[in-house]
Amino acid sequence: MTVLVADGDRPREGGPDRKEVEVAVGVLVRGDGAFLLTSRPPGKVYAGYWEFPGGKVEPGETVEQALRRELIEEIGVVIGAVHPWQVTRVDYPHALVRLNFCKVFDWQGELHMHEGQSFAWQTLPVQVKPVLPGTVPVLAWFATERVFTGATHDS
Ligand SMILES: Nc1nc2c([nH]c(=O)n2[C@@H]2O[C@H](COP(=O)(O)OP(=O)(O)OP(=O)(O)O)[C@@H](O)[C@H]2O)c(=O)[nH]1
Repeated sequence: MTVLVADGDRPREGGPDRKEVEVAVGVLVRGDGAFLLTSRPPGKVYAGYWEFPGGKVEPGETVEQALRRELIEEIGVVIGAVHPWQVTRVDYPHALVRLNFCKVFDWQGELHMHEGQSFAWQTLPVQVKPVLPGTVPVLAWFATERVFTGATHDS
C-alpha cells in the first residue's frame, strides 16, 4: 500500500520507527448520495480542516467497534451496518496513520456535534475547504464511482 506524505517539508514526530496508528473513519452516505463531512475541532491537530467523522481505534477494539463508539461520541448517531471500503496510510508530521474508511448508509438519531465541529452534507465538487490531506483521496474515489454509476450504455 502506498503512503501519502502530508506536509513533507515539516519534521516527523517520533522518528523513523514510529508506530502506525489505526483509525476508523465513517463515510455516511444519504439516500440522495450526499456524504457527511465534519470540521476538526479546535485544539486538535489540523483544527478546522474538513474530514469524515471517526477516530483512533482503542486497544482491544475492532475498526467497526471503534467507529460505532466514535460516531456516538462525536456526532451523536447510532450507526447501522458498517461496510469496509478502502484502507490508506498517511504519513503526517504528528503521526503515521492507517485510515480504515467504511461506508455507512443507515443510522439513528439526529446529528449533534459534541466537540464543537461544524458539519456539511456535500456532493462533488465539495464546497468546504480546506480538506484534510488524508481525506482528499476519498473524493477521487467518489468521483470514479459516480462516473461509473452515472454512465449510460448505448450498446
Ligand atoms: N476522523 C478522521 N481522521 C482522519 C481522516 N483523514 C485523516 O488523515 N485522519 C487522521 O486520522 C487521525 C484521527 O485521529 P483523531 O485525532 O481524529 O482521533 P481521536 O478523535 O481518537 O483523537 P483524540 O486522541 O484527540 O481523541 C488524525 O491523525 C487525522 O489527521 C478522516 O477523514 N477522518
